Amino acid sequence: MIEVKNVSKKYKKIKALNDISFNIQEGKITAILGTNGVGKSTILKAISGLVGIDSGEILIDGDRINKDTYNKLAFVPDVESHFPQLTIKESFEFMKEFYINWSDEKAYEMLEIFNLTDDLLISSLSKGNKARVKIVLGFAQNAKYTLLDEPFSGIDIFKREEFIGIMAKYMDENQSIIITTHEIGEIEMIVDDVLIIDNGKLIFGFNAEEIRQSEGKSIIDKMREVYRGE
Ligand SMILES: Nc1ncnc2c1ncn2[C@@H]1O[C@H](COP(=O)(O)OP(=O)(O)OP(=O)(O)O)[C@@H](O)[C@H]1O
Repeated sequence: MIEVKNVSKKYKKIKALNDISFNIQEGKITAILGTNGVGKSTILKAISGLVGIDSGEILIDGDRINKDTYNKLAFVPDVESHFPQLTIKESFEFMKEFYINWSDEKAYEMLEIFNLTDDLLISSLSKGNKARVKIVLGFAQNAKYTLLDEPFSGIDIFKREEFIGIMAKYMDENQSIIITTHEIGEIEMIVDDVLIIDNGKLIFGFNAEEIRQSEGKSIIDKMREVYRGE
């Protein structure tokens, strides 16, 4: 489990996270939702240890971030792929050096599903294919927790559906995916837990299936209700 406890983070005067607390469960897909600039990316970066926090505590399976928890976390940022100057194969070789759980099997299987070959130079790929490689590099780390920041931006609808199917396929029972996205409709069917963020705070957290069963509401319906009181 990932425990985020009373975490605050400022960038100079901007309060990105404001005493936020929530837990992320094992074996689940958790979506972090919210409008622009509410702190979604900062949460993922704070969990991954890429930005420091000002106060509060983040525990990964009970431990503060250290060299062991590092290998439990794979962060896929919303910026263009790393390694533009490398071929896909070279990028795999590079990643292998750093990530002890790296799975070539997963990497090559995903590559095949995405119709890509490892001899391709990353800089020569289309935007959609660069995004695919980025996802492969993230999932092949075979981490316990895969954190995906807006993985669908710039990707067409058909490829998004492909991603979603592949994300679900490549998750073992004890692995978790944490995803920030605006494309709520498309992830609706695979998401277990939802965290709605506003102004750096958690304003509502729920289990998608329970809300469907008890209130007959989709994630987007619930989000509208929470944001606008509809
Ligand atoms: N490196 C930075 N320096 C200064 N301010 C930052 C930095 N990164 C984020 N911010 C600010 O912190 C706040 C939260 O940003 P964050 O990127 O976490 O939000 P977000 O919910 O992911 O936004 P979006 O959906 O637009 O990606 C915003 O006001 C943003 O402008």
